[in-house]
Amino acid sequence: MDDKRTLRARMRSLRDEFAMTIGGVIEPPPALLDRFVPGATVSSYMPVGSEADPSAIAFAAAERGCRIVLPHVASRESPVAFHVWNPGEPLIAGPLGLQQPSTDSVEAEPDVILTPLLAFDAALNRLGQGAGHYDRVFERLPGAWRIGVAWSVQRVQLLVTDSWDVPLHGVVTEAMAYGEVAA
Ligand SMILES: Nc1nc2c(c(=O)[nH]1)N(C=O)[C@@H](CNc1ccc(C(=O)N[C@@H](CCC(=O)O)C(=O)O)cc1)CN2
Ligand SMILES: Nc1ncnc2c1ncn2[C@@H]1O[C@H](COP(=O)(O)OP(=O)(O)OP(=O)(O)O)[C@@H](O)[C@H]1O
Repeated sequence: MDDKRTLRARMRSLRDEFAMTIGGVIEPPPALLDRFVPGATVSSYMPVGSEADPSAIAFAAAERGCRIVLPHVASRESPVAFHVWNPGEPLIAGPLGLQQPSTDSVEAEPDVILTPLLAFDAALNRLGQGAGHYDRVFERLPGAWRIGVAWSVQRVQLLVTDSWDVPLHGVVTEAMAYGEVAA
Protein backbone atom coordinates (compact mmCIF):
# COMPACT_ATOMS: atom_id res chain seq x y z
CA MET A 1 0.00 0.00 0.00
CA ASP A 2 1.22 3.50 -0.82
CA ASP A 3 1.67 6.06 1.89
CA LYS A 4 -0.80 8.95 1.93
CA ARG A 5 1.54 11.48 0.28
CA THR A 6 2.39 9.27 -2.71
CA LEU A 7 -1.23 8.30 -3.11
CA ARG A 8 -2.39 11.95 -3.01
CA ALA A 9 -0.04 12.84 -5.90
CA ARG A 10 -1.17 9.83 -7.93
CA MET A 11 -4.87 10.49 -7.30
CA ARG A 12 -4.51 14.18 -8.21
CA SER A 13 -3.10 13.29 -11.63
CA LEU A 14 -5.66 10.53 -12.22
CA ARG A 15 -8.41 12.99 -11.34
CA ASP A 16 -6.96 15.71 -13.63
CA GLU A 17 -6.79 13.28 -16.54
CA PHE A 18 -10.32 11.98 -15.98
CA ALA A 19 -11.88 15.43 -15.58
CA MET A 20 -10.18 16.68 -18.78
CA THR A 21 -11.09 13.73 -20.99
CA ILE A 22 -14.28 12.13 -19.71
CA GLY A 23 -15.82 14.12 -16.85
CA GLY A 24 -19.60 14.19 -16.64
CA VAL A 25 -22.29 15.40 -14.32
CA ILE A 26 -22.73 13.94 -10.86
CA GLU A 27 -26.46 13.54 -10.29
CA PRO A 28 -28.07 12.89 -6.90
CA PRO A 29 -29.32 9.29 -6.55
CA PRO A 30 -32.88 8.76 -5.16
CA ALA A 31 -31.64 7.78 -1.66
CA LEU A 32 -29.88 11.14 -1.42
CA LEU A 33 -32.90 13.10 -2.71
CA ASP A 34 -34.98 11.46 0.06
CA ARG A 35 -32.84 13.29 2.63
CA PHE A 36 -33.34 16.67 0.98
CA VAL A 37 -36.37 17.64 3.07
CA PRO A 38 -37.46 21.27 3.49
CA GLY A 39 -35.41 22.98 6.21
CA ALA A 40 -32.50 20.54 6.14
CA THR A 41 -29.05 22.11 5.88
CA VAL A 42 -26.81 20.69 3.17
CA SER A 43 -23.13 21.53 2.85
CA SER A 44 -21.76 21.73 -0.69
CA TYR A 45 -18.35 22.97 -1.90
CA MET A 46 -16.94 24.94 -4.83
CA PRO A 47 -14.71 22.56 -6.80
CA VAL A 48 -11.08 23.52 -7.22
CA GLY A 49 -9.21 22.24 -10.28
CA SER A 50 -10.39 18.76 -11.27
CA GLU A 51 -12.47 18.04 -8.15
CA ALA A 52 -15.84 16.43 -8.84
CA ASP A 53 -18.51 19.12 -9.12
CA PRO A 54 -21.38 18.72 -6.61
CA SER A 55 -23.44 21.61 -8.00
CA ALA A 56 -26.18 19.47 -9.60
CA ILE A 57 -26.66 17.82 -6.19
CA ALA A 58 -26.67 21.15 -4.33
CA PHE A 59 -29.13 22.57 -6.87
CA ALA A 60 -31.50 19.61 -6.28
CA ALA A 61 -31.24 20.20 -2.52
CA ALA A 62 -32.00 23.92 -2.85
CA GLU A 63 -34.94 23.15 -5.15
CA ARG A 64 -36.37 20.89 -2.42
CA GLY A 65 -36.22 23.63 0.20
CA CYS A 66 -32.87 22.84 1.82
CA ARG A 67 -30.53 25.51 3.05
CA ILE A 68 -27.11 25.39 1.37
CA VAL A 69 -23.94 26.11 3.32
CA LEU A 70 -20.35 26.22 2.06
CA PRO A 71 -17.13 25.60 3.99
CA HIS A 72 -14.91 28.53 4.94
CA VAL A 73 -11.34 28.32 6.22
CA ALA A 74 -9.10 31.24 7.21
CA SER A 75 -5.92 29.20 6.58
CA ARG A 76 -4.61 25.64 6.20
CA GLU A 77 -4.34 25.40 10.00
CA SER A 78 -7.72 26.84 10.97
CA PRO A 79 -10.93 24.81 11.34
CA VAL A 80 -13.82 24.83 8.86
CA ALA A 81 -16.87 27.02 9.50
CA PHE A 82 -20.02 26.59 7.41
CA HIS A 83 -21.83 29.70 6.12
CA VAL A 84 -25.19 29.97 4.41
CA TRP A 85 -24.93 30.58 0.68
CA ASN A 86 -27.76 31.20 -1.77
CA PRO A 87 -26.81 29.69 -5.16
CA GLY A 88 -25.70 32.48 -7.46
CA GLU A 89 -24.39 34.75 -4.70
CA PRO A 90 -20.84 35.99 -5.25
CA LEU A 91 -17.95 34.18 -3.56
CA ILE A 92 -14.67 35.53 -2.25
CA ALA A 93 -11.19 34.25 -3.15
CA GLY A 94 -9.65 32.62 -0.08
CA PRO A 95 -6.48 30.69 0.77
CA LEU A 96 -5.47 27.45 -1.06
CA GLY A 97 -7.21 28.56 -4.29
CA LEU A 98 -10.63 28.34 -2.63
CA GLN A 99 -13.75 30.33 -3.56
CA GLN A 100 -15.54 30.87 -0.27
CA PRO A 101 -18.78 32.41 1.05
CA SER A 102 -18.70 35.71 2.91
CA THR A 103 -18.32 35.29 6.67
CA ASP A 104 -21.01 38.00 6.98
CA SER A 105 -23.58 35.32 6.13
CA VAL A 106 -25.08 33.23 8.92
CA GLU A 107 -23.11 30.27 10.23
CA ALA A 108 -25.03 26.96 10.32
CA GLU A 109 -24.12 23.32 10.94
CA PRO A 110 -24.97 20.92 8.09
CA ASP A 111 -27.20 17.82 8.38
CA VAL A 112 -25.73 16.42 5.14
CA ILE A 113 -22.07 17.05 4.25
CA LEU A 114 -21.18 16.71 0.54
CA THR A 115 -17.48 16.03 0.94
CA PRO A 116 -14.64 16.52 -1.55
CA LEU A 117 -11.95 13.84 -1.59
CA LEU A 118 -8.90 12.51 -3.38
CA ALA A 119 -9.64 8.80 -2.91
CA PHE A 120 -12.19 6.47 -1.27
CA ASP A 121 -12.07 2.72 -0.73
CA ALA A 122 -14.48 -0.22 -0.60
CA ALA A 123 -15.12 0.42 3.13
CA LEU A 124 -15.83 4.12 2.32
CA ASN A 125 -12.72 5.37 4.04
CA ARG A 126 -11.68 8.73 2.65
CA LEU A 127 -8.37 10.35 1.74
CA GLY A 128 -8.53 14.17 1.72
CA GLN A 129 -6.04 16.94 1.03
CA GLY A 130 -4.11 16.27 4.22
CA ALA A 131 -5.04 19.28 6.33
CA GLY A 132 -7.51 17.27 8.43
CA HIS A 133 -10.26 19.86 7.79
CA TYR A 134 -13.12 17.43 7.15
CA ASP A 135 -11.76 14.91 9.68
CA ARG A 136 -12.25 17.56 12.35
CA VAL A 137 -15.70 18.47 11.03
CA PHE A 138 -16.73 14.80 11.21
CA GLU A 139 -15.53 14.58 14.82
CA ARG A 140 -17.41 17.78 15.74
CA LEU A 141 -20.66 16.81 13.94
CA PRO A 142 -21.01 13.05 14.45
CA GLY A 143 -24.74 13.19 13.65
CA ALA A 144 -24.30 14.58 10.13
CA TRP A 145 -24.62 12.37 7.04
CA ARG A 146 -21.19 12.17 5.37
CA ILE A 147 -21.48 11.78 1.59
CA GLY A 148 -18.39 11.80 -0.61
CA VAL A 149 -18.61 13.26 -4.12
CA ALA A 150 -16.02 11.91 -6.53
CA TRP A 151 -15.15 10.74 -10.01
CA SER A 152 -15.31 6.94 -10.39
CA VAL A 153 -11.51 6.74 -10.94
CA GLN A 154 -10.99 7.92 -7.36
CA ARG A 155 -12.08 4.55 -5.95
CA VAL A 156 -9.22 2.38 -4.68
CA GLN A 157 -9.26 -1.10 -3.12
CA LEU A 158 -7.87 -0.22 0.31
CA LEU A 159 -6.73 2.99 1.98
CA VAL A 160 -4.37 3.18 4.94
CA THR A 161 -6.37 4.66 7.80
CA ASP A 162 -5.39 6.61 10.90
CA SER A 163 -7.18 6.65 14.25
CA TRP A 164 -8.92 9.97 13.45
CA ASP A 165 -10.30 8.90 10.04
CA VAL A 166 -14.10 8.68 10.06
CA PRO A 167 -15.61 6.65 7.19
CA LEU A 168 -18.25 8.11 4.87
CA HIS A 169 -21.89 6.92 4.88
CA GLY A 170 -21.95 6.96 1.10
CA VAL A 171 -20.18 8.10 -2.05
CA VAL A 172 -21.71 9.41 -5.28
CA THR A 173 -19.81 9.31 -8.59
CA GLU A 174 -20.81 10.04 -12.21
CA ALA A 175 -21.19 6.28 -12.75
CA MET A 176 -22.39 4.75 -9.47
CA ALA A 177 -23.42 5.36 -5.88
CA TYR A 178 -21.98 3.42 -2.92
CA GLY A 179 -23.01 2.71 0.66
CA GLU A 180 -26.19 4.29 2.01
CA VAL A 181 -26.87 6.19 -1.23
CA ALA A 182 -26.58 3.12 -3.47
CA ALA A 183 -29.76 2.49 -5.47
N1 LIG B 1 -13.29 22.56 -3.01
C1 LIG B 1 -12.85 22.30 -1.79
N2 LIG B 1 -13.18 23.08 -0.78
C2 LIG B 1 -12.70 22.80 0.47
C3 LIG B 1 -11.89 21.69 0.71
C4 LIG B 1 -11.56 20.85 -0.41
O1 LIG B 1 -10.87 19.83 -0.31
N3 LIG B 1 -12.08 21.19 -1.63
N4 LIG B 1 -11.41 21.44 1.99
C5 LIG B 1 -11.02 20.18 2.44
O2 LIG B 1 -10.42 19.99 3.44
C6 LIG B 1 -11.35 22.59 2.90
C7 LIG B 1 -10.14 23.42 2.51
N5 LIG B 1 -8.94 22.70 2.72
C8 LIG B 1 -7.89 22.54 1.86
C9 LIG B 1 -6.77 21.93 2.36
C10 LIG B 1 -5.68 21.75 1.56
C11 LIG B 1 -5.68 22.15 0.24
C12 LIG B 1 -4.46 21.93 -0.59
O3 LIG B 1 -3.49 21.39 -0.11
N6 LIG B 1 -4.46 22.28 -1.88
C13 LIG B 1 -3.34 22.03 -2.75
C14 LIG B 1 -3.71 22.06 -4.22
C15 LIG B 1 -4.53 20.88 -4.59
C16 LIG B 1 -4.64 20.66 -6.07
O4 LIG B 1 -3.82 21.11 -6.86
O5 LIG B 1 -5.63 19.97 -6.44
C17 LIG B 1 -2.27 23.06 -2.53
O6 LIG B 1 -2.59 24.19 -2.10
O7 LIG B 1 -1.12 22.71 -2.79
C18 LIG B 1 -6.82 22.74 -0.27
C19 LIG B 1 -7.93 22.95 0.54
C20 LIG B 1 -12.62 23.36 2.83
N7 LIG B 1 -12.99 23.67 1.46
N1 LIG C 1 -10.34 15.04 14.67
C1 LIG C 1 -9.16 15.66 14.60
N2 LIG C 1 -8.75 16.52 15.54
C2 LIG C 1 -7.54 17.14 15.45
N3 LIG C 1 -6.68 16.94 14.45
C3 LIG C 1 -7.01 16.09 13.48
C4 LIG C 1 -8.26 15.40 13.51
N4 LIG C 1 -8.34 14.63 12.41
C5 LIG C 1 -7.18 14.81 11.73
N5 LIG C 1 -6.39 15.67 12.36
C6 LIG C 1 -5.03 16.09 11.90
O1 LIG C 1 -5.07 16.46 10.54
C7 LIG C 1 -3.91 16.03 9.85
C8 LIG C 1 -4.24 15.49 8.48
O2 LIG C 1 -4.98 14.29 8.54
P1 LIG C 1 -5.21 13.38 7.24
O3 LIG C 1 -3.90 13.19 6.55
O4 LIG C 1 -6.01 12.19 7.60
O5 LIG C 1 -6.08 14.40 6.36
P2 LIG C 1 -7.19 14.13 5.25
O6 LIG C 1 -8.30 13.32 5.78
O7 LIG C 1 -6.52 13.62 4.05
O8 LIG C 1 -7.61 15.63 4.96
P3 LIG C 1 -8.98 16.48 5.02
O9 LIG C 1 -9.88 15.92 6.07
O10 LIG C 1 -8.52 17.87 5.29
O11 LIG C 1 -9.57 16.46 3.67
C9 LIG C 1 -3.25 15.00 10.74
O12 LIG C 1 -1.97 15.44 11.03
C10 LIG C 1 -4.11 14.90 11.98
O13 LIG C 1 -3.31 14.99 13.14
